Amino acid sequence: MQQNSSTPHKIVNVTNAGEVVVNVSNENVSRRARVREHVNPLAKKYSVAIAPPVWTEIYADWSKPLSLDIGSARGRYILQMSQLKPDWNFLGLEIREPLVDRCNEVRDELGLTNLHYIFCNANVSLAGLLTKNSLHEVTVQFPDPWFKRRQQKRRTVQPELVATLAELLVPNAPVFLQSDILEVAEDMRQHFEDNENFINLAGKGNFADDTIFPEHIPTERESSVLSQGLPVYRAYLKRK
Ligand SMILES: C[S@@+](CC[C@H](N)C(=O)[O-])C[C@H]1O[C@@H](n2cnc3c(N)ncnc32)[C@H](O)[C@@H]1O
Repeated sequence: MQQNSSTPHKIVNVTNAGEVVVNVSNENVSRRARVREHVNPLAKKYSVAIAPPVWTEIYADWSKPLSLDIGSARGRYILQMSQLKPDWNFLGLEIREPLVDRCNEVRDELGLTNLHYIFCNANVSLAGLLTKNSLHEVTVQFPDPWFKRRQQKRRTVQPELVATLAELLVPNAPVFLQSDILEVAEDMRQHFEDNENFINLAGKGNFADDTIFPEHIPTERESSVLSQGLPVYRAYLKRK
């Protein structure tokens, strides 16, 4: 079949600096879209919940336990975890669409059938994506800090998100939180401690000991922070 010359081709590349560049081109169109460093999750265009996919068409075996990474960015963490733990399914939620497109391309290039990335606003879409007791683990790692007081409503971990996770997670499911910003790490930990369905394994108000994550692979942000000799604050909780 002859290709319609007016159909744009989308080519996603990652530069040496780690920046994702999307080229859209055909005979009439040639444009280069850079991936924004931060997007405002409260903007109107991110306010509509997406419909859940047919999970049995996404994963080769939907009966495997599901691990969720919220704010998966370039997706390298679950890309590696999905290969380290082939008996699990891994799902990344990310609000910057070009990153998600590239992640799913890499997933397909590697032929991984236990890994998937979805473009969505996790705060808006998570509740409708999964059902009660369908989630076995969740990670929120180095979320955007939104330092200004009036912008803190944009932070990913909010009481509503924690309540949604309490609904979706199976009993005893681990919750792993990390940030290099003390204030953000404390804020995330506090929101989970404020929900009666979660218990902080290090004791209320404490961060976790590094040694309790035997299978952990550093995220991209984590590697960058650690290579600069900066601290990482971690909380490890469980769904009761
Ligand atoms: C600083 S990055 C951290 C990426 C990765 N977790 C790591 O540790 O390397 C935070 C990511 O969360 C994404 N994000 C922010 N708010 C989000 C939301 N409401 N839903 C989904 N993703 C979100 C951002 O676009 C960004 O890619």
